[in-house]
Amino acid sequence: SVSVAEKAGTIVRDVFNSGELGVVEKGGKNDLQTQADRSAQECIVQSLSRQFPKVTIIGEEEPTDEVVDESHLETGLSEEVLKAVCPQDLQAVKDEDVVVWVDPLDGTKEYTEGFLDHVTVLIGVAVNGKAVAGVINQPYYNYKAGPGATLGRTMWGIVGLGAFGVERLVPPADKRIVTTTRSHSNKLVTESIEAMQPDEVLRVGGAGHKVLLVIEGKAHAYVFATPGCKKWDTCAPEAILHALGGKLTDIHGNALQYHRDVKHPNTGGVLATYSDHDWYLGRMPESVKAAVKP
Ligand SMILES: Nc1ncnc2c1ncn2[C@@H]1O[C@H](COP(=O)(O)O)[C@@H](O)[C@H]1OP(=O)(O)O
Ligand SMILES: [Mg+2]
Ligand SMILES: [Mg+2]
Ligand SMILES: [Mg+2]
Repeated sequence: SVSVAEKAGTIVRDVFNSGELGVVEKGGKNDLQTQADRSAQECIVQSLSRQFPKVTIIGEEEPTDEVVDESHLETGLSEEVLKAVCPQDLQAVKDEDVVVWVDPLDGTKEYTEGFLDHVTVLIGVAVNGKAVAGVINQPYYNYKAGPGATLGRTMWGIVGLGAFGVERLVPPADKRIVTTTRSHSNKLVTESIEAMQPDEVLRVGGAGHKVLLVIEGKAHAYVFATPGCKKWDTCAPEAILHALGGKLTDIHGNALQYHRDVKHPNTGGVLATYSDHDWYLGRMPESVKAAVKP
């Protein structure tokens, strides 16, 4: 999944450079799909299913009936990952027990509007309904740093092993910074953010991107008290956050489930933090909790 996510990230950049985004409205102007979503999904689902035919793979986008573009496939394996030792409790897992949740492009709305660093490719691995491993590729990491900078990065982690390609940084202690949606806001989102009494609110795109803000200490909490995020939005980021000691739940404090037959929407919303998780749960207004049921 690490090498596959990297390949998908190059596809995301190639489509943007081609200038032909091929935007389709799936469910209105805030639920878009582009050629990059379609091609990156093809890359990930085809590459993984050919190598691991017994694994269940669930992707955000509907498969198209187009002929598979073989140049989109990745069969290489990451040396860095092969060197790692799988945690004891995952060594006996069978292919049939694995569910992979694929978001080929998280932050599509922002991608079409040029907020390129909000975009991530997410591949999450679940076993027994739990997010146990994740890969995040951020294709436009560093794109504002100038032509000399290396564009893009890949981060991965396994619960019980740790995370690589990203480092946990501590946010400022003298203020509270909360991050939330920029393109899917509503009254519930606004009310819940206000209840957290933030000194600063970062309204940015992408679930993967916002969990990275929490991991890297740019925000204390990611608060999204409404449905809208799906399992493919949270599986990979949750696994990496958990591998680094953070916490992602719904807004009631329930763990998210990732079984193959689970309903896709995270109807109970999302809360991700490094510390003081219970404090955020406790400040969540009762009216919001009543409206955002798991
Ligand atoms: N109402 C919604 N409809 C469709 N997708 C949503 C909705 N709300 C959230 N998402 C998905 O969750 C991600 C995080 O939400 P937000 O950026 O609003 O905080 C979005 O980038 C989008 O993923 P995607 O871009 O992969 O379709
Ligand atoms: Mg989408
Ligand atoms: Mg998404
Ligand atoms: Mg997506």
